[in-house]
Amino acid sequence: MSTDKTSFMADKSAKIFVAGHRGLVGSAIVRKLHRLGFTNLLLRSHSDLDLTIQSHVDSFFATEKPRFVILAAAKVGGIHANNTYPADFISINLKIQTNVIHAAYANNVQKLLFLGSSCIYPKHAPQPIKESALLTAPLEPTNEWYAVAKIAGIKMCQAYWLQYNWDAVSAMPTNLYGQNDNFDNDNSHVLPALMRRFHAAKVGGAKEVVVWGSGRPLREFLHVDDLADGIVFLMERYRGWSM
Ligand SMILES: NC(=O)C1=CN([C@@H]2O[C@H](COP(=O)(O)OP(=O)(O)OC[C@H]3O[C@@H](n4cnc5c(N)ncnc54)[C@H](OP(=O)(O)O)[C@@H]3O)[C@@H](O)[C@H]2O)C=CC1
Ligand SMILES: C[C@H]1O[C@H](OP(=O)(O)OP(=O)(O)OC[C@H]2O[C@@H](n3cnc4c(=O)[nH]c(N)nc43)[C@H](O)[C@@H]2O)[C@@H](O)[C@@H](O)C1=O
Repeated sequence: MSTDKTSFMADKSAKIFVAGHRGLVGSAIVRKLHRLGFTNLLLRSHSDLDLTIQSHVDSFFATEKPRFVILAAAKVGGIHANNTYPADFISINLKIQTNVIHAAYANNVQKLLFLGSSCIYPKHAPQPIKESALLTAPLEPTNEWYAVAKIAGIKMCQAYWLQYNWDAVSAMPTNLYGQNDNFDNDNSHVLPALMRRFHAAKVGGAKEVVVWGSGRPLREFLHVDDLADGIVFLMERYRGWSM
């Protein structure tokens, strides 16, 4: 690995580990990096490298020595999945992010970007949400276990920045949609769930479609390709310990 700390965009042959490259976010990042001319992406599917296993992650980093890491691998799901599998959401996410962040630091990765989520902010945070709202009030109960894991990831990046001056940054996207989304009936987010259900209703000639809840909740949505643009911007331009 070169020890020159050139900017992210300067060297299109830099080895970049995109963790979770087959998912909604990871695949959008890969498309974006290929469009920009990056030629040396390091990609491993879940079955090739289980990021919850520390010893596997350690030997992967020691062998491959990536220069940049974008951490888009996680246990992810919509409101029902989060509410049904709290133990999976907290334990799997804590393991993946702890293993990857520490191995990246220990193997001299130049910069890491961690993906959090807007659900880290309090349920009743004033809108529009400010970064300073973090940890000021209780979380939304349906996804607090996932949110607690994400907050730990953000704090881990901040701690490594403070103690080691290591360049680890975090981004907090809102509810995403786009190519390679998860269309599972129960475990997906609302946009793919409703697309699937309305499509099935249209094809099947159904008279009604069931939508969960009261219909009153509000959400912001972001196309995953716009997030990928933002992630490249952060990799190139942002350095610091605030989110
Ligand atoms: N989707 C959304 O609306 C939002 C997502 N985010 C964040 O963005 C990131 C990416 O989410 P998204 O792309 O939607 O999620 P997806 O479920 O689409 O993709 C997650 C990826 O992580 C991989 N993965 C899961 N567990 C492991 C493991 N143990 N070892 C190796 N790889 C693993 C999956 O591989 P495999 O499929 O093979 O299991 C998959 O490629 C996450 O950190 C998420 O919290 C933040 C806000 C909103
Ligand atoms: C990004 C964020 O995503 C998750 O939070 P969420 O925004 O609550 O997730 P959601 O997309 O599943 O729901 C949005 C709203 O939509 C309503 N809703 C109606 N009908 C369907 C429906 O058919 N499916 C789903 N999933 N929701 C429905 C649903 O009841 C809710 O009020 C977090 O767990 C966490 O993963 C996270 O960080």
